[in-house]
Amino acid sequence: MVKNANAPCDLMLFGALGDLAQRKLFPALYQLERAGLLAQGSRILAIARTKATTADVREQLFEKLRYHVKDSEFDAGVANAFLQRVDYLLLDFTDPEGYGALREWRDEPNNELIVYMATPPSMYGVIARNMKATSCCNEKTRVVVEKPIGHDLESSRVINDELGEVYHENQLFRIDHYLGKETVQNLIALRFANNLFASQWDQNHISHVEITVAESVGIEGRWGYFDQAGQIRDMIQNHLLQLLCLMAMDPPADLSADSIRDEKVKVLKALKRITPDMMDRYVVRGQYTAGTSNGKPVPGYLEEEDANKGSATETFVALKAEIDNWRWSGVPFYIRTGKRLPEKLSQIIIHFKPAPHYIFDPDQKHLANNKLIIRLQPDEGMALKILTKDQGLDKGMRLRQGPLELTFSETFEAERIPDAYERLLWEVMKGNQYLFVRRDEVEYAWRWVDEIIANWRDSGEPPKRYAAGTWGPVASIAMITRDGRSWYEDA
Ligand SMILES: NC(=O)C1=CN([C@@H]2O[C@H](COP(=O)(O)OP(=O)(O)OC[C@H]3O[C@@H](n4cnc5c(N)ncnc54)[C@H](OP(=O)(O)O)[C@@H]3O)[C@@H](O)[C@H]2O)C=CC1
Ligand SMILES: O=C1O[C@H](COP(=O)(O)O)[C@@H](O)[C@H](O)[C@H]1O
Repeated sequence: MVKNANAPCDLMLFGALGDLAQRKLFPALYQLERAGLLAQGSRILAIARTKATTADVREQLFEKLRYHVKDSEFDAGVANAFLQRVDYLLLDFTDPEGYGALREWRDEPNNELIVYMATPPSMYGVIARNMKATSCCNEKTRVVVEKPIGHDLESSRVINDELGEVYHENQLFRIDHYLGKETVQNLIALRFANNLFASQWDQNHISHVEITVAESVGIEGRWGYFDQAGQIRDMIQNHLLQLLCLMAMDPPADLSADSIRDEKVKVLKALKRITPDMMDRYVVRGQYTAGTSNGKPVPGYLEEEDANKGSATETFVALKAEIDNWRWSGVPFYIRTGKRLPEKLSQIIIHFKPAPHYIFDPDQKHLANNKLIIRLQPDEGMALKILTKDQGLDKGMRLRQGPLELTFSETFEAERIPDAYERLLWEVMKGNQYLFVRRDEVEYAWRWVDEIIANWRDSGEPPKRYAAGTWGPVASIAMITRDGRSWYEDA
């Protein structure tokens, strides 16, 4: 295990008592402490507007850690040692007068300064300006901001401009937590460390690709935010398009942040526009109605707490993305994501083309496509479906499809898969931007998604209904069936 590989840092965490900080960020920092990865002398300033003392906040955080960290990974001694690093500052982020206290807190100015804005995006510009005006940051400060960066291309430009007035692009770490997932990073290793796949990764060998990110949860308690966003802004604009980029990009020259991001941007630029006349065939929008989840009855989207009964916000999107470039011409990427689907499951299926000349039983021709299944979560791993001869004297040359299987928890047993935020915080501490999203990526993604949203708005068509606990509207099945294909189901 790498110990204390980072220089000591001062982490200022704005929004420290909010949901993200308590549920994800502090548990991730605790895990870094447990792994010995927080440098001696690293400190954390929790900043929020609740009246409380440092002692109160440490006590509250201890309880939150106990709740959010798995029992088998919770160590009270480590938690207490970790909390000694935490101080609390009461601040209204909009009040420039209060920022002097941030400067005073820094008693070791040589520590790297990391500013994490776990706040509504409307606060990013305000915090940045106040930090600058009070000389709380400089050109070395690293700044972490959360998604969503805006609501559309225009608003994302405003936020990026505000941040850009104070910080250079090389100081900005825009989070897309999917990039912090080990299995997502593994896509880079899979594609570029295995020449077996690298040489097959194009329209000559692949017929189509499926990306599914399914969630079994509904909107519980987040209706206000979600209803403004919908599944396309919440998931497709960021996580799903990032997965698509990692699957489709050309090999980067090296693993540097800009080499990887340059290649991702080329994919986003090459995404074929989905124009109004294409919508029926290329996009399905759904909203869940009452149904079941894990065997229990659950309400529909419009019956959730705080719901506006007339909302036409989508909780499911399926679409066919096409990439207009040499490598992917004619290869559709079928993408679907939704809330209240039957299970939590993120996977990518690469469907290879059949061999050019088929010599086996004509009845088995449908089997003759190799598939690579990449399971991102849960049960992380991959399987390559290959064809073999069925065993037995009476079977002749009958074919059978079976998996070459790599389940990470079995093959690399006992290695804990870190949460995405652990990886991302660790990379910020090292100053490595390759798992963070550059401004142009955000903007090209919005450009593509905005057009789809505008088409929905102009058509006035409501989302199609699907019962909670099903795989979305039947139109999503029809969309792929029209192309003579089906969503992959493990048999
Ligand atoms: N929660 C999650 O799972 C995810 C969140 N995100 C993003 O992370 C960011 C934070 O989200 P989340 O933690 O859920 O939001 P919360 O609303 O739970 O937390 C934000 C915190 O910022 C504080 N705050 C807001 N304005 C001010 C102000 N003027 N002065 C002082 N404090 C202020 C709020 O204080 P108060 O409570 O007093 O209003 C609150 O504690 C958002 O950008 C969100 O989109 C992204 C992905 C997932
Ligand atoms: O960013 C978000 O992601 C979560 C899904 O993340 P996962 O790591 O659990 O797959 C989603 O529930 C949420 O709506 C969205 O804002």
